[in-house]
Amino acid sequence: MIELKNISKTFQSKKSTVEALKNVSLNVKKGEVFGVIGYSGAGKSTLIRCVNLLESPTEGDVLIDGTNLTNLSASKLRLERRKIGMIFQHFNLLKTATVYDNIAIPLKLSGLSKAEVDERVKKYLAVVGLEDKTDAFPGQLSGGQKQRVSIARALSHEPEILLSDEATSALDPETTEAILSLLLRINKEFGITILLITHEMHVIQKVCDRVAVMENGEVVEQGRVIDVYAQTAHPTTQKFIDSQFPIEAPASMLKTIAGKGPIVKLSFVGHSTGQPVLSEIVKRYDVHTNILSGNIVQMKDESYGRMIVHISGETDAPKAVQALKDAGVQVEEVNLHDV
Ligand SMILES: Nc1ncnc2c1ncn2[C@@H]1O[C@H](COP(=O)(O)OP(=O)(O)OP(=O)(O)O)[C@@H](O)[C@H]1O
Repeated sequence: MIELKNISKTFQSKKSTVEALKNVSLNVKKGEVFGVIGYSGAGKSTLIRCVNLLESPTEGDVLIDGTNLTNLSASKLRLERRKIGMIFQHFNLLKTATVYDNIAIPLKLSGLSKAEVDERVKKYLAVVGLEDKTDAFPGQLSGGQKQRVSIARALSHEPEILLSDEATSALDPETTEAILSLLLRINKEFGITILLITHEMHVIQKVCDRVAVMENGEVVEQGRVIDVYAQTAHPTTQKFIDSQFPIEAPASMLKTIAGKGPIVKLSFVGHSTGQPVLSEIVKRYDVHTNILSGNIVQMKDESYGRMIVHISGETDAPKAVQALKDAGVQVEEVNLHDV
């Protein structure tokens, strides 16, 4: 659906040259939610803006449904762009226009009749749950409501693709959840392919099927979200994932366990894997387990959990650790000072 082939983008000024994208290739499939994550300056915005050619790549091709946008005339590009909607961190609404007009004006400009415009505005305001705000001005809305208007405006052109440029970054956690749920619903109900950029792993975890991690203009890792969690290859990805698993063992507890058996980090996929294997080793071996910290994150179709566990029991502890490994749990020994 979206194919980026060997995209490079260089910004040239009198004083400097910035290579914002270096030979980036991505392939987003029809109907999926694909996330690009990276720290500030990684090149995410430049990348997403290349998809609808708001930014022209210096090198490489952008194919939408097989059509190469980089070769098109201005008029053909305008037509192709209708397949692509976009939402932004700061909503980009017209402050002096009502909610109705914010959606209606671009529709009128695209040549729709008054009746068609009216039908679409009402339909998509209902989809985002804002039928009662038709006559409000953006200044009278909360951040979440503004983003809903911006989503309705994007949907009203009935695109096949929705690009989301940090759409939840300016929102509080609760509103973020609501907007992410709305994006998931749109993806399912309308079959719209979503490409989003974010600097929050939580956003990737909650809504994306696949993820690409960017650093210094390059994609350093990509794959199915659950696979990237379970077998992280790049340190930057690791940092993003670690941010969801803070280790919070109290110092007083750490003092009492020092030198009394291994401390292990267990990583597991699926709800049921962690706790049962721990009770199993306690039953089979002469060991005690003490969970120092743990967290489970729920993804679209799977869950991934991590626990830091102290295993005490002089002779049997190594056997218990081996049994965990044999049960398919990823086990990594950690040092006390890392906990
Ligand atoms: N129009 C521009 N002119 C010059 N340099 C630019 C321009 N746009 C982006 N850059 C540079 O390209 C690099 C990538 O920027 P980009 O905005 O794509 O990163 P980002 O990952 O989206 O960061 P952020 O999360 O802070 O928005 C940065 O070094 C940035 O300064």
